Amino acid sequence: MAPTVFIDGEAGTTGLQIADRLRDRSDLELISIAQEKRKDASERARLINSANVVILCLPDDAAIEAVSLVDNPDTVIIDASTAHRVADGWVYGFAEMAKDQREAIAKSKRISNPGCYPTGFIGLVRPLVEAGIIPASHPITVNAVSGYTGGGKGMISMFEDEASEHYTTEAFRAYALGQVHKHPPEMQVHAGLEYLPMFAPAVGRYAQGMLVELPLITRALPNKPTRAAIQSVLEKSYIGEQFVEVKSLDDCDALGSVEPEALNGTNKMELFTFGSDEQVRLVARLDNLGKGASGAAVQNMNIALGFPENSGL
Ligand SMILES: NC(=O)C1=CN([C@@H]2O[C@H](COP(=O)(O)OP(=O)(O)OC[C@H]3O[C@@H](n4cnc5c(N)ncnc54)[C@H](OP(=O)(O)O)[C@@H]3O)[C@@H](O)[C@H]2O)C=CC1
Ligand SMILES: CC(=O)N[C@@H](CCC(=O)OP(=O)(O)O)C(=O)O
Repeated sequence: MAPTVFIDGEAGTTGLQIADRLRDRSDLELISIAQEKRKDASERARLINSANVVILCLPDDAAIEAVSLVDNPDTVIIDASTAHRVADGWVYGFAEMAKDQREAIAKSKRISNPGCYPTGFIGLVRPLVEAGIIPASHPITVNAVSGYTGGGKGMISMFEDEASEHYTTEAFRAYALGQVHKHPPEMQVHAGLEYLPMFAPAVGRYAQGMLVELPLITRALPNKPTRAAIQSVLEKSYIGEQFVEVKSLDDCDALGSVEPEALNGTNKMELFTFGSDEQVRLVARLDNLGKGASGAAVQNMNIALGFPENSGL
């Protein structure tokens, strides 16, 4: 019998995209909750405990509640929320992050899907920390811009629904100005840093796609790495990976600019090494709803179920 998958929060932005990716698959059965029962705890508990894999696409508090409803020891939970990304007993669902990460994901019944910004950040920083190019104690700043779907249904209505009391016509908005955001802890832990990175996110008046940027004054680093050395470490880290592409220096040099929407609808991430030997501007490009959310969740589900990792992606 085909394994069953239940998406708790299927009506939300991430949930809908995962359902779209799974609906036509013949190697699994998607179980959906009746519309009128989608917040009914006892019906959710019944479905959670009857499915082989449950993907949580809920706000953090509802995700924590959903986990408390699990009593079937075989149920695999993939949580797309922030609730368990640095929690004990959970495996971080970023398969490309370390050589043994896929195996850890495959063996675990508790998988936390990475945050969208952290996917870009960790993808860039972790290999450089491991290679000794960035000391773990180095102060790191990360700038980023996301499409407004990154804020879920609430932010989508803010940018699209003129009748909403929060409707805005703004073209661009820098936010988290007080340095309070849910992502720096998972960035710090999974990139292997001693300090929380300083995070400067922004949202633009477009739906989907993001750039995550790391400006590095390389001449101030202990080993004064060249741009080529940095690119080479990244390239070696992701050799053979189908969803992470490290651009060559020539490809980077051929670009006068980089825009955030090019990978929309895919589970891919591209890593760029711009700049000079003095100052390197690292950039990750990904779809916040793709590799940053629903694509990664499907990739993790494929690994957990022993399917080819790119099924449906
Ligand atoms: N959007 C993005 O780019 C990313 C989002 N995520 C994470 O995924 C999760 C979902 O985000 P997103 O899809 O954007 O959010 P949305 O607001 O678009 O969707 C959340 C859904 O959860 C439903 N919901 C809320 N509480 C409950 C509950 N108690 N029981 C059942 N359903 C409930 C909501 O219902 P209702 O429709 O009534 O509001 C809504 O449909 C979040 O934790 C978010 O951080 C992760 C990576 C990227
Ligand atoms: C533009 C925008 O608001 N983005 C969201 C991040 C997206 C998200 O929900 O974060 P996860 O990936 O952790 O779930 C934010 O900054 O809170």
